[in-house]
This record gives sequence, structure tokens and C-alpha cells, in this order.
Amino acid sequence: MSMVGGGAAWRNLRADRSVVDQRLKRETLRRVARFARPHRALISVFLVLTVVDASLVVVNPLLIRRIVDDGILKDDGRLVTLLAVAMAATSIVTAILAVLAGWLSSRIGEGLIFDLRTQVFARVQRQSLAFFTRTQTGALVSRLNNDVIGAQRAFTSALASTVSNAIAVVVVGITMLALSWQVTVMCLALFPILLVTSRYVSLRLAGLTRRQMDGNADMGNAMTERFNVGGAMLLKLFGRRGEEDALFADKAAVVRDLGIRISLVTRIFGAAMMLVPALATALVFGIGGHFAISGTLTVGTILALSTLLLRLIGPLQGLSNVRIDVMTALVSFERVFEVLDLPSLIEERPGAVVLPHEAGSLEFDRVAFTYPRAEEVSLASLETVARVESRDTGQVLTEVSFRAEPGEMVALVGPSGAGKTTVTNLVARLYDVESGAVRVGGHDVRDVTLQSLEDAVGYVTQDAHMFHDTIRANLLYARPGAPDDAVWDALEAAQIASLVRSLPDGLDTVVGDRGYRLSGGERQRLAIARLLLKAPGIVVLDEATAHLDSESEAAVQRALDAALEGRTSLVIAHRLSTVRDADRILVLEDGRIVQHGTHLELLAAGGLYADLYRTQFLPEAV
Ligand SMILES: Nc1ncnc2c1ncn2[C@@H]1O[C@H](COP(=O)(O)OP(=O)(O)OP(=O)(O)O)[C@@H](O)[C@H]1O
Repeated sequence: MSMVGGGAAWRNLRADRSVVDQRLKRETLRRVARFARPHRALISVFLVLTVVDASLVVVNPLLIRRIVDDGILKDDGRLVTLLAVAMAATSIVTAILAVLAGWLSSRIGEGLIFDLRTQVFARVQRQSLAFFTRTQTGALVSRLNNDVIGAQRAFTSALASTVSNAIAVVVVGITMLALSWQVTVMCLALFPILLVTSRYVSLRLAGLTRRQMDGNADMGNAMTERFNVGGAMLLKLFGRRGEEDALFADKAAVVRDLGIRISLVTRIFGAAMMLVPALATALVFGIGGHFAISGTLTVGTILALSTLLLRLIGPLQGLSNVRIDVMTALVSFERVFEVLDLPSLIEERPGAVVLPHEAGSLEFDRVAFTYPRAEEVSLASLETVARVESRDTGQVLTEVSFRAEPGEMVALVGPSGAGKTTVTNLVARLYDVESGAVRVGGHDVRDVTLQSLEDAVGYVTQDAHMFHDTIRANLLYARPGAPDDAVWDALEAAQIASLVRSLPDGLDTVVGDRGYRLSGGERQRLAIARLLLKAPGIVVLDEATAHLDSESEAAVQRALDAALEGRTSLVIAHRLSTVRDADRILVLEDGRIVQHGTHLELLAAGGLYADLYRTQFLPEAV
């Protein structure tokens, strides 16, 4: 048992036995085989090496027997030397085989992890926005990491240990029986003790380990929630240090107590692992010794038997857990497949047409919309991840119809929660309508390719996200390969060039999470520069509500003028200048358009717009 060490046995002990009760679908096995296909040459070589290595396990005990019986006891010095050299050679070959097999196993395993990871990433990336709003992405990522690694084990540890253990048990068992069937049978009678103990321990450990993992997760969650700026601030503002200390101590105590129990159970198992072979060895020498005295066994045979015995324990114990090992790996595969099979709410229709880049008009035709519920978008098996929420948010948009001709600006106004952001989300299919249609350039957005739609529509949101990367990389995200001239032109038009020029690293300044901290206004102007590089036909814009000082306000305004110039735009308006300039204003209330018209028309008509004007737009002007 040189290749698969005790580590596999330990992992087995901690494995969750409930997996064995799961019914395995034939389709899963077929898909697993499909995943393994590209690696089949490596897997075959690996298996051959494993078989050779497992068979070599009996060579040295047999050499010991010869060395004692024919060499030492018969005073044959030459034979002793020869056999000792043979023993050393066997050990060296075994060591080389182990290294080779380890290398192959990691190539297979890592190759498989790579295949699974890249496919899962691609699939998750193509999920609809709803999936990300409903799923705790951090938990999904760690869960998938574990499952991908669990699945990989099917091919390395599980496969290797099963083959190698089975071969070792057969070869060692036959050799022992051939040497002395009486002694072998008596020794084997002791092994059930080992198997029963290992079963008991694994049952206990599986439960305890699961609880410990839950406890650790609980503790981790408590820390991550409180050790970020938001959580830490809440804690300070409410002066809850004492209670928080006590709560955390409770969680930590659970982990401590479980740690002690796990260690105790582990030690019981360790003691049994030591005791059984020790008792069996006593039997070999006790009974074998008597046989030797009566002349039916040689001394060398007894020594060979006792050595073989020790090499039988690991494989026997490993085989008793094969089912769990294989099933655990396959269940991991199933979980990964589940993600790979997860349909996205936003899929491209077969035969979708390419939307022309300059597609100008935008039309909402009797649009109704309800946000999807958690169970519609997240994974059932990720029940701890998907926040179960049965509450239906109800219809958010009802009968929304309007049209923006090419080059027109339509402004959306309305009280908070009226559905303004929701309307903008439907333009680039971040969500799909429930009924009615959204048309861009006369095409229903569901009939065009996602790529061409995403190219035709550009967004600038209030809190424009930047990757933790350089300004250049963030801008080129909109148009890979754009020359520096184009980047600077966009920065100029977005009124942010002088700031970038003043930074020591210029375009190579790192922004985004933990990068150079941009102010709200700067961030929005950078986002506008990104949009200008992309140069979409339609622009969706959520104006910043945060109060900018008059200088950056003017800069943002000039940047916006550049961004909207000659483009069809849908703007969530927060500024008086925007509503004044808009070709049409839509007043939303509770998901319905209650008024529409130009600024002057609406003011004259009175009603909600006139109220909003007085409370929202007018104070800004004074
Ligand atoms: N991801 C979501 N899932 C479920 N409901 C949502 C989601 N996003 C928004 N809602 C709900 O939809 C309604 C409209 O929200 P929306 O964000 O479109 O309003 P808004 O007019 O943009 O408001 P504000 O001016 O405050 O940003 C709200 O009642 C809100 O609770």
C-alpha cells in the first residue's frame, strides 16, 4: 500500500455516510465517463502503474522469508547479500512507481478540475441578473470549489485506492494462505473488530464533522458580517460590543467542544488501528511459533507472515469504505452537473438575428413585469445558499408603453420604488418582460442575439462598477484594443482627462475595489468615458442623486451632453436641466405611466409631475 496513504482512510472516516443512500442516476455515470474521456490515455497508464505497485507489496516479505530460511539459518552469506540487494531494488522500484503514479494522478486530477471549473464559470457567467440577486455568490463559489475538488477525487484517490486496495488484498491474502492457511485464517478472524470499529467511528465522525463545519461556517459568517465597514459601523453605532463578544464566544465554544469530541473519537480509532495488528502479530508468533517448534513452519515464513499482515490492514480498511468514497465523489459530480444544467432565464433564441449597432429607436409596448422568485432562479440543492423567499413582490410594471425615436431623450421620473430602474433593466434584457414587448430598432429584444443587443445598448448606472484594474483596462473593457488616442478622446469628452493626467500613473492607475478612490462624480465621468468608447446607439442612464459640488456637477453635465449627443436615451432624471431638455418625460407611479409629455406641458397639467417638480427639481435650482 505505498501509493494510497493513510490520508485517504482518514478522509473516508470523516465522509458523510448519507451519500450512500442517494440513488445514483445512470446518466451521471455516463457524463462522468464523458468528462474522463480526454484523459483516458493517462488514466490507463496510471491504472497499470497502480496494479504493478500493489502487486509488488508481497515481494519483500517473501524475500525476508528466503533470507532467513535459506541465507541466515543456512550460513549462506552470498545469498543473504543477493537477497538484501533484491529487497533494496524492490523498494527503489516501488518508490519510483509511487512518484510516477502521483505525478500522473495529479495531472489527471488537475486536468479534470480545470475542465470542470472552466465550464462552471462559463455557465454561471451566463446566468441572468436575477440569479445573482438571489444567490449568495460567495457561498456558491466556495461550494462549487469543494464540489469540483470532490469530483476530481473520483478519478484520483477513489479510483487509485480501490484498484490498489483490491489488488493488494488479493495478492497479500493468497500469499499468506499459501504460506500458512491456519495462521492466516486465525488472523483474519480478528479483522472484523477493525471493520466494526471503523464503521462506528466513521458514523460518529461524519456527524461530528458536519456539525463542526456548520459551526465553523457560523463563526465565519459572524466574522465576515461584522468585520466589514458596514457591519463594524452598525456595531459601534448601537454600542453592542459586549453582546457581540458573548454571541461570538458561544459560537466558538461549539467549535471547541466538537473539536475535543472529534479528537477523542479519532484516538479511539487510532488505538484500534494499532491494537488489531498488534494482536494479530501476537497470534502469528504464538501459533506460528508452535508450528515452527513442531517443524511444520519455518522461521522465515513466520517473519514473512507477520510482515504481510501489516500490509493487509490498510487495504482492507480502505475497501470497507469504497462505496462511500465513490459515492461522495459522484454526488459531487452531480452537484457540479446541476450547475452546468441550470437554465438561464435569459437565453438567446435559436435563429436570433444580429441587431444593427446603430439601431436607434426604443419602444415599450404594453409591458408588464414581475421580479422572478428565488426558486425560479436559484439552485434547489444550494438551499443554504439560495435565500428562500416565498413572498412574491407582485407586479412591478403594468401597461408601460412609450416610444423614443432615434436621437430622442426620454426622461423617467417618479417617486422612489415606482419602477424606474426596473424599466431601464428591461432594455438590455437584464430581465425579460412578463407580457408585452420591448423593441430596439423595431426588433423585439428577445429575437436578437445577446451580444448584438449588449453592443447596441450602453448603461451608466449611479454606482458604476469598476474592476480592480487600471483605468486603461477598465476603459478597454468597453472596446478591447482601442488605441490610446481613442481612450484619451473619450476621457476628454467625459471631462475626466485632466484628472487622469494628473495622477502619477496616469492611465495605469489602479481603480475599483481597494484601488485609487474615485469620488462619485469622478467615477460617473469615468463610466461615461467607458460608454463613449463603446459608442452604443442607445444609452440608458441613471443620473447621480448624490449632491455634487457645482464644479463637478457642471463637468458631469458636459460629459453627459457628450454621451447623449446623437443617441437615443432613456434617463432616470434627477436634474432640472435633464427634464427641461428631455423630448418626453414619463411620470411613473406604482409601475404605471400616470403622465407623459414635455416639461412645460406637464407643469401646465399639474398633478404628480408638478408635485415632483416642486419637491425634487425646484429645490435643486435655487
Ligand atoms: N431584484 C429585485 N427583486 C425583487 N423586487 C425588486 C427588485 N428590484 C426592485 N424590486 C422592487 O420593484 C419595485 C420597483 O423598484 P425600482 O428599483 O424599479 O424603483 P425605482 O423607481 O428605481 O426606485 P428608486 O428611485 O428608489 O431607485 C420596488 O417595489 C422594489 O422593491
